[in-house]
Amino acid sequence: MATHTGRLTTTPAGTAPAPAPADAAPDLRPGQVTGPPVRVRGLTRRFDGRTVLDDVDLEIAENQFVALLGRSGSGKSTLLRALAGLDADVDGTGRVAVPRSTSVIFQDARLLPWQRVLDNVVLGLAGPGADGQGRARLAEVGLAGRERAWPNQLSGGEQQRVALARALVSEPRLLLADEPFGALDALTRIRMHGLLRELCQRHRPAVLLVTHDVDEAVMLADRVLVLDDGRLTVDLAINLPGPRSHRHPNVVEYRERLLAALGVNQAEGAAA
Ligand SMILES: Nc1ncnc2c1ncn2[C@@H]1O[C@H](COP(=O)(O)OP(=O)(O)OP(=O)(O)O)[C@@H](O)[C@H]1O
Repeated sequence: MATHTGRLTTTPAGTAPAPAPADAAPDLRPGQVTGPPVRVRGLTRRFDGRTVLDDVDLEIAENQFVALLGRSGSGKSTLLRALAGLDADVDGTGRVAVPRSTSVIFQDARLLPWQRVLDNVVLGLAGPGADGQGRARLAEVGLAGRERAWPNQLSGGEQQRVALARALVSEPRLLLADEPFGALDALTRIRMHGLLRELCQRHRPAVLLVTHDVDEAVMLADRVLVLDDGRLTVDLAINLPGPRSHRHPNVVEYRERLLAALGVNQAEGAAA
């Protein structure tokens, strides 16, 4: 468990945040290995004197899939970056504890263009079994046979599949995802929803998914949070056992409740 107060070293996209050396950040607390994967206490972040996160408390349980909704500018990415340890030197207070094995994915796949697909996936993974692990993850995301392709030979959706394979190859205890499907077309996005859900059920990381898309949140998550002006205002459990369908009456009901919480009327659509 890496525990920090906003001063972890920054890390390359898609890899676990490396805990800072003990002597590099005087405010680091000793690592902990017990307790829920995500613990946030009294997290406040300010930019230019403006409070963007306001005393946020949050726990995410082992294997729990949490979606974070909120209007543009409500502080979603700021919260995710604080969890990822990617907000060094920001103005803020509070405590954040996440596992050492944390992976991050973003809207852009952030693959290294000079590395082949398999090398991108196993980047940072050591040991003789690394290539085998990488091949297995690529097969799971539907890219068996594309190991030696270059990233620019893949479509945007395929690149995002590689990013997902890379994020899961280390079997992280926590996956942080910042609008990972935001740049994809509607059909690819729906396919990626199914894939992400299946992979998370298989590999069982806790997940925090930042999204604008209410449908995405309801289709994927066990629990949906709404961030409004830096404060968590809604914490809704999604009790939908079994496969989820957009048309299921309970899905429609959750969607409407969340849209109402976001202050969006039905005529405005499902994007928060
Ligand atoms: N590094 C920064 N410097 C200054 N202001 C920042 C910085 N990062 C974020 N902000 C501001 O903090 C607020 C919250 O930003 P954040 O990116 O967390 O919102 P968001 O909810 O993720 O928005 P969106 O859904 O549009 O991505 C915004 O007003 C943004 O301009």
